[in-house]
Amino acid sequence: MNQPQLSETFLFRQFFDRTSCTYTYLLADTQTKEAVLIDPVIELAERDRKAVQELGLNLIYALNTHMHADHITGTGLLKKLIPTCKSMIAESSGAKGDILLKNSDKVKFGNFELEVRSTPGHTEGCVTYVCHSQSMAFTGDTLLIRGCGRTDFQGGSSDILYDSVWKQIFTLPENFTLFPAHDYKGCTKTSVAEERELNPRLTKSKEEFVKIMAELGLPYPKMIGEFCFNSFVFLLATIIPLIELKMYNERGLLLVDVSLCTFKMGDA
Ligand SMILES: N[C@@H](CCC(=O)N[C@@H](CSS)C(=O)NCC(=O)O)C(=O)O
Repeated sequence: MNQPQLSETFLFRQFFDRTSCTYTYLLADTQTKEAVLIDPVIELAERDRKAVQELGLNLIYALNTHMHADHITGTGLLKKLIPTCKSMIAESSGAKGDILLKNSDKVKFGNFELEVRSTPGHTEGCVTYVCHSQSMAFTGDTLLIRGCGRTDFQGGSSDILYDSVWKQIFTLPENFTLFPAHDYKGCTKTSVAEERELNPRLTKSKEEFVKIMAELGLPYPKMIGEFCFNSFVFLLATIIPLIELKMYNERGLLLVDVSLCTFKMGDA
C-alpha cells in the first residue's frame, strides 16, 4: 500500500528517548511557522527547544496523549523554556494543563489541525491525535506497533482498550500511518491496514484479547523502578497518610500509587 504524501508545507520530525523508548513528535506549518510537540519527555526538553529554535518555528502547544507512568512529561519544562507554549492533555486524564481536551476537539496549528479522539484503556485519559489532511495518527500507548498499551495499572481496562482501538483507530482509512508513543524493538511507524491484519493481540476476539492481556505478566517499566527508589516523592509516600496521597491524585498535580510504589507528575 502506498504511503500518503505529506503536504509541502507540513514539517514532521520523530524524536526518540533511549531511556524510556518514547517517541516525541514535532509537527509544524512551515508557512505560518506554528508548531506543536506531542509527548515531550522532561529530560529531552532542551533537545526539543533547540530543534524548534533551529527550524525557526513558533511552538504554540505541547500535547500529551496521556499521563505517562514511565516518564515525566516535558510540557511543564517546555513552557518555561518557551513561554508562548501552552500545554494540552485530555480532561479525563485528571492532569493539570493549560487546555483540557475533550473528544472531537480540534488542535489547530497554522493551516493544519489534529482531531482529538478519546481512546481509553491503557489509562482512562488516553487520546489519539488524528491529522486527517496528512493521513496520520498519533496513538500514544493505546496502539503500539504489533502490540498495545498494557492495561494492568493506572485505571487500565483491556475491555475498554479493545473498543477504543476498533472504534476510533481501526475505523480510520487503511492507508493512515500510525505513530505510537513507544517502541521497544526499533520500529518507527505502522499503518491501519498493517495493524488490522498483523497485530497479534487486536486481531483476536475481545474475549481472547482480554485473556492475552491478563496473562501478559510484563515487568513494570524500568523508569518506574527508578522513580520508586530515587525520588523524594517515594519518600513522601512512606510518611504521608494515604488520604493525603489521594488528595494529590485528585488535584492531578502529583500522583502516588502506594500499592505499586509508582508516581508520576502532572503537568506543572
Ligand atoms: N520494557 C519496558 C517497559 C514496557 C512497558 O511496560 N511499556 C508500557 C508503556 S509505558 S507505561 C506498555 O504499555 N507496554 C506494553 C507492552 O506490551 O510492552 C521497559 O523496560 O521500560
